[in-house]
Amino acid sequence: MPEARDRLVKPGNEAEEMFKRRRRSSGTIEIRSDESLIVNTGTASSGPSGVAARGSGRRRRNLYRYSGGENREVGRRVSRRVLPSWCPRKPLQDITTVVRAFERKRARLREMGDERLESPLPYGQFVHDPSVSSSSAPLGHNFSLITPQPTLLTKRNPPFLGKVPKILRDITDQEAGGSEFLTPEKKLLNSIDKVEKAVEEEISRLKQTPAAKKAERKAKALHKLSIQYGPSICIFLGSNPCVVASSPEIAKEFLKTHEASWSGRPQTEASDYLTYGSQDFTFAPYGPYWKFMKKVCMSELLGGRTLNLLRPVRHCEINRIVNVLFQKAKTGEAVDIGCELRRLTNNVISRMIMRVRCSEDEDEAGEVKRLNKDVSDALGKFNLSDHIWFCKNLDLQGMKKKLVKIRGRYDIMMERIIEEHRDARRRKIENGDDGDAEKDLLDILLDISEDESLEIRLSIENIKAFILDIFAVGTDTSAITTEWALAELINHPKIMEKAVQEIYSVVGKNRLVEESDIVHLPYLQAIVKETLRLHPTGPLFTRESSEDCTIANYRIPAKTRLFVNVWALGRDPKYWDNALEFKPERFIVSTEDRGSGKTQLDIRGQHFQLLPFGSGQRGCPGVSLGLLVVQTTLAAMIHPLVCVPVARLNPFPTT
Ligand code: HEM
Repeated sequence: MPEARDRLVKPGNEAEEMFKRRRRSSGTIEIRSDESLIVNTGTASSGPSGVAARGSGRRRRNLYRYSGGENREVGRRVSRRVLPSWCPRKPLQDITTVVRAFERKRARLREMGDERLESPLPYGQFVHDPSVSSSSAPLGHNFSLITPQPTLLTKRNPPFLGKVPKILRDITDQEAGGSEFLTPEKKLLNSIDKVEKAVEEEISRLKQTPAAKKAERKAKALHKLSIQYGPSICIFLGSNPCVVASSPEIAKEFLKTHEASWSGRPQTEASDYLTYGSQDFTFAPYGPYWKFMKKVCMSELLGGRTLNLLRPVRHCEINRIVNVLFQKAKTGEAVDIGCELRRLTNNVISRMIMRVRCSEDEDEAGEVKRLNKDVSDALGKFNLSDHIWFCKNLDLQGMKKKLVKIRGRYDIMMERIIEEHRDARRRKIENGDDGDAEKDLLDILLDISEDESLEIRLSIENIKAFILDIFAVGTDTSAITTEWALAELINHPKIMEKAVQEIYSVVGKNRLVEESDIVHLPYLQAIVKETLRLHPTGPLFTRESSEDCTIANYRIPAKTRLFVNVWALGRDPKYWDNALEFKPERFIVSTEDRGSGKTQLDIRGQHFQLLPFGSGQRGCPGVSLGLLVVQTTLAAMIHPLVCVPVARLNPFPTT
C-alpha cells in the first residue's frame, strides 16, 4: 500500500499531532444501529479541523466534507456527499476514533447481552464462520463442516459477521496490549493495511455474486411493483418496452395461450457477440434452426440415453465432493460450500461435454472455469448500449472490448479441444472402434455436424456457441439450488432429520447415494421442489414477442420483452398456504389424496404457480439433468456414512 505509507511520512510527524489533538477533544461518539458514527461534541464543540459546528448537545448533521485534505464546514448548502464530523482530516490517516467507536459499541452490546451472542446453531453439521460476512449466498461464504457432535450445537456466534468489524476489533486488541513496542505510525500502517485488504476482499466477493443471485434481487423489486400496480405491468428499460407477468393466470396467458408469439428471446450485445450472432440454442431466434436443435437436445444431447451413458462422470464428481467434505471435517477446516458446489457442477458439465475437469491445477481446465465465469458475468451485466439507443455504438462501459477478449480466449481453447476430439475420432475409426461407450457431448455434436442426411448442417460456430450456452445456463443453476436446499435444511432440523431417515431406510449407511436411488426418495424430491419454489435460480426469465398481440385487454406490440417473475409466482398466496414457509410436505400426495383425485404438482411447466424451469417449448431442456445433479448431490451431502468411499477420479480417460 505505497500511497498510504507516503501519506504518513510527513515532516513534523503530523500523524502524532493528530493523535494528540484527538485525545484533547472531549467529544463522545455515538453509533447508530447501521454502524455509522456520529460525534456529539458537547457544548463548546469544534470539529476535527477546529471549525465550530452549529448547535450543541444534539446529534449533529454531517457538516464537514473532505476537500483537498481539509474537513471543512459547508454551511447551509450541505452537500449530500459529506463526511461526518468525526472523520479525520485526511482519509484513513487516523482511525483511532473509528476503532474506539467500535470498541464502545461492542462493550454496549455486551452489557445489553445481545441476543445474537446467545443464538445456538441450527444444526450440528455446519457452523458459520463468523469472520465472513453474510451475503446473498444462502450459506454465506464459509461454512465449517463438522462431524455431528451434540456439544457443537451450543457454539455461539459473535454479534457481527462482517470481516471489517472483526479486523477493527483485532486492531483495538493490538492497541490494548502486547504491542507497546510498536510506534503509533507502525500501528497505524498495520491497521490501514489490514482494513484495506479486508475491504478489497469484501468487494471482490461482492463482484463474484453469480448472475442468478442478482436476478433474485430484481425479481423482488418487480414483485413489490406488482403488488402496487397489478399482476401485469409495463415498464421501460431505456427505450425498450417490457411487460412483467407476476401471477400464474397472466403467466399462462403469455406462455400457453399466446405461446407462439412469445417464444423468442431478447438479444443483448453480449449474448449476440459471444454466441457468434445468436448461432447457439438459448438465444437463437425461434425458427427452423432452434427447432432442429431442440429435437437434437431432447433426443441426443440431454436425452435419457446420453444421461445414462454419462452417469459415471456425475457419480465420480459427487464422490469427490463427499471426500473433500469428509477430509476437511476430519481436520476441522472451513469449507466454502458454494465454491465446492460450483466446482462440482462445472466439473460435471465440463466432463460431460468434453472430458475435461475444471479443477484449478490443470491449465486447460482452469481456463475453462475462468472463461465460464467471465461469460456468465458478461451475460448478466447491465449494459447501457442494450437499452439506450444513442449509447449503442459508444461502448461507455468498455463492454465491447471485454467481449472481444473473452471470445478470443474461448475461440483458442475450443478450437484446440475440437481438434483433439477430431484426432481421437480419426484414431478410433482407424482402429475400427465406433462404440458409444466413451462419447461425450462434443463427440455427439461432431457426429451430427458430419451427418449429411440431416436437414440442417451444424457449423463449428454452432457447436462452439451451444457449448458456451450449456456452460452458462447449466452450472450455476444446479449449484445454487443445492446450496439453497442445504441452507433450508440447516434451518429446519426436523425436515433434515426426516430426509436423513428416508435416505437411511433406502440406501443404508455403508454406500453412497446413487442416481437410481432418487425415485425411492419422495421426501428428498419434495425438498428440492420446495427449494425451487422459494428460491428459483431463474427467478426472472425473459422472452420476446415476435408479433403484436392482446393480453388481459392490453395490446402489446411486437418486440416487447417479457419478464416472467417466477419468484413471485412461487409466493402467490392464492395458490400457496403459508407461502413463505419451507414445507416440503405440500408436494407429497398421500394415497387418500390420490383417491380423491389430487395430483402431484408438476415442476416442468404445467402448473403456472411453479415455473422454476420455465414452460412450453422454450422451457429448460436440462430439467432432468439439473434435477438429477441437485437431488443426488444434496442426498450425498446430508447422508452421514459409516465410511466414505475413496473417489475414483477418472472413470473416463481424459483426452
Ligand atoms: C436447477 C437447475 C436449472 C434451472 C432452475 C433451470 C432453469 C431454466 C429456466 C427458467 C429457463 C428459461 C425457460 C423458459 O424460457 O421458459 C432455462 C432455459 C434453458 N436451460 Fe435451464 N435450468 C437448470 C439447469 C439446466 C441444465 C443442467 C442445462 C443443460 C445442461 C440447462 C439448459 C438450458 C437451456 C439450453 C435453456 C434455453 C432453452 C431455450 O431457449 O430453448 N438448464 N433453464
